[in-house]
Amino acid sequence: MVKICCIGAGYVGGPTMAVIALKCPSVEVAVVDISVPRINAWNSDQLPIYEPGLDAVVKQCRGKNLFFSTDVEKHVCEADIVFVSVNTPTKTRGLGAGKAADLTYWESAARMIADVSKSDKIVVEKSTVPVKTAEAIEKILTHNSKGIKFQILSNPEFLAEGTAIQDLFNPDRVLIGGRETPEGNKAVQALKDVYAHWVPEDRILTTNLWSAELSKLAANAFLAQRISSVNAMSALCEATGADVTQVSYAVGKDTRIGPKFLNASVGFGGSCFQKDILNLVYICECNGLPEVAEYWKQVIKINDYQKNRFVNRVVSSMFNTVSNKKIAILGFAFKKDTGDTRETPAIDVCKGLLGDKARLSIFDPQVTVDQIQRDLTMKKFDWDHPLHLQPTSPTIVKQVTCVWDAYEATKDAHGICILTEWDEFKNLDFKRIYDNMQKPAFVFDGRNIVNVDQLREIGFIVYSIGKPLDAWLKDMPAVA
Ligand SMILES: NC(=O)c1ccc[n+]([C@@H]2O[C@H](COP(=O)([O-])OP(=O)(O)OC[C@H]3O[C@@H](n4cnc5c(N)ncnc54)[C@H](O)[C@@H]3O)[C@@H](O)[C@H]2O)c1
Ligand SMILES: O=c1ccn([C@@H]2O[C@H](COP(=O)(O)OP(=O)(O)O[C@H]3O[C@H](CO)[C@@H](O)[C@H](O)[C@H]3O)[C@@H](O)[C@H]2O)c(=O)[nH]1
Repeated sequence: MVKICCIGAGYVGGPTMAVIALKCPSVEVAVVDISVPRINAWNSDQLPIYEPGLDAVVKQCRGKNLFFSTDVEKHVCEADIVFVSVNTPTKTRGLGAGKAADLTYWESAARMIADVSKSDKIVVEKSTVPVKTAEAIEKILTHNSKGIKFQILSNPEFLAEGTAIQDLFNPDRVLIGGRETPEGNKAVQALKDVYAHWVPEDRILTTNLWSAELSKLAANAFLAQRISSVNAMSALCEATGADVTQVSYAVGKDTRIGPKFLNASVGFGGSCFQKDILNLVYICECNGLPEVAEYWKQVIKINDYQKNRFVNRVVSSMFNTVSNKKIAILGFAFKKDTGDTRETPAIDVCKGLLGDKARLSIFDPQVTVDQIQRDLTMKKFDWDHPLHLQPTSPTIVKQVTCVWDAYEATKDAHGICILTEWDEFKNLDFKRIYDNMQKPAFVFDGRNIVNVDQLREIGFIVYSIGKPLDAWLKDMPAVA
C-alpha cells in the first residue's frame, strides 16, 4: 500500500489530502501538523476550515485511509511520498522584507524529513514557493541524507477557496514538475499514478521543475491582473457614465479573453494573490529585470488604489466625515463561501473608516468576533504564520462591534458597506433595513450584488463599484 504523508493541515493540505484519500482507497494518507488545536479540530465534528462539501469527504475516509496527527516524525518516516504544504509567508524583516517568500517553515520541514527518514522518498512541493526552491530543498535533503535518496517534485495547487472540493474533484489541470533524469521520471510517474485515479490523463501536465514552480506564480499573477484591469476600468466607468458590468460582459464575449474573473470589486483578497505577486516581483528584481518587476507591482498598486477609492467614496458621500457615525459592514471574509479573512479587502476598508473615526458594526456569517478583532490589530503579513506563532492581539478595537445578523448590524446605521458577496445579502429585506436606518441612508456595494434601481426607489443613496453614479455622488471628490 502506498503511504502518503502531508506536512501542513491547512486550507490546502486538509482538503487536498481528503480528496486523495477518497479517490484512492488503496492509498493511506496521513496529514500532520505542529498545531495541536488544528489537528484536534480535523479529528472532531467541527473542522478547522469552512469549505462546502469538505465535511462529507472527511467523514467518508477519516479513520479508514485518512488520518490527522501531530506525530509528524512517525508519519514522515513511514511515508513513500511526503507532500509539504506549510506556510510560505512574505518576509517581514531582513533581506527582501515586504516581498520575498519566507521559507523558514519549508526549510525546517525539509531538515526534519532528512533527519527522520530511513527509506527513499519522493518529496513534493505543494506550498507555493519561489522558482528554484526545489534546488535549495534538494541541497538540504542530500546534505543530511545518510545515503537515503530523495526525489523532489513540484506539484503546485490551483484550488480556490469556497470551491476547493469541486476544484479538486475536477481540476482544469494537475501540474507535476520533476528532474529530467530516469529517477526523476520515475518519481513523476508515481505521483501521476495517484492523480490518475480520478483525473483524466490529458489534464495531468508534466514539466521540468522550474516551469512547474513558475507556472503557479504566473497563473496567480495573470488572474489577479484581470481583476486589477477590470477594477481600473471601474474607476473610468464611474467618471464617464459607462457601466462596468456591461463593459466586462462585452469584453468577455471575445473568446480570446473569456468571461471569467472579470467582476469588478472593492479589491481582491485572499492569502495568495498579493503574496505570490510580491514574491514574483522580488524574483524579477533578483534576476536583474526591474521593468518586469514594475509591471507586476502595478497589479498590487491598482488593488490598493481600489480599496482606498472605496473608503474615500464612503467618507466623501457622507459629508466628508464618518466620525462617530455607525457604519454597517456586511461581509468580512475575502470572498463568499469561506470563513477565511487572510488579506481580505474588508481589513483595509475597515481600517480606513476607523481612521476617520467611524463606529463599525460587522456581520459575516462565517467569521468570528475574535478573528475580526485579531485582523484589525495584526501587523501586515503576520497572519501567514502558524497560529501558535502569531502575536496575540494586544488591544481590542473599541469602535468595532460584531453581530450575528444583518438587520442588527444595520439598525440605526448611517451607511452600509457590502464587502463580501454572500448570497444571503442579495435577498435581504432592504425596505425593512431602510426604515431602521438614519437618513439619508447610504449603501456602498463593493461587490455589485444589489439591485441599484430597487434600492434607489426605496430611498437609499447607492454607490455600486463602476456603475453610473447616483446624482448625490456626482460632485463628490473620491479620487484616492
Ligand atoms: N489557501 C489556498 O487557497 C492555497 C491554494 C494554493 C496554494 N496555497 C499555498 O499552500 C501553502 C499552504 O497554504 P495554506 O492556505 O494551506 O496555509 P495554512 O496556514 O492554512 O496551513 C499551513 C499549515 O502548516 C503548518 N506548519 C507550518 N510549519 C510546519 C512544520 N514545520 N511542520 C508541520 N506543520 C507545519 C501550520 O501549522 C499550518 O496549519 C502556502 O504556500 C500557500 O501559498 C494556498
Ligand atoms: O472576478 C473576480 C474574481 C475574484 N475576485 C476576488 O479575488 C480574490 C481571490 O478570489 P479567488 O481566486 O476565487 O480565490 P482564492 O482562494 O484566492 O484562489 C486563488 O488563489 C489560490 C492560491 O494560490 C489559487 O490556487 C487559485 O487558483 C486562485 O484562484 C477574492 O477576494 C475575490 O473576491 C474579484 O474581485 N473579481
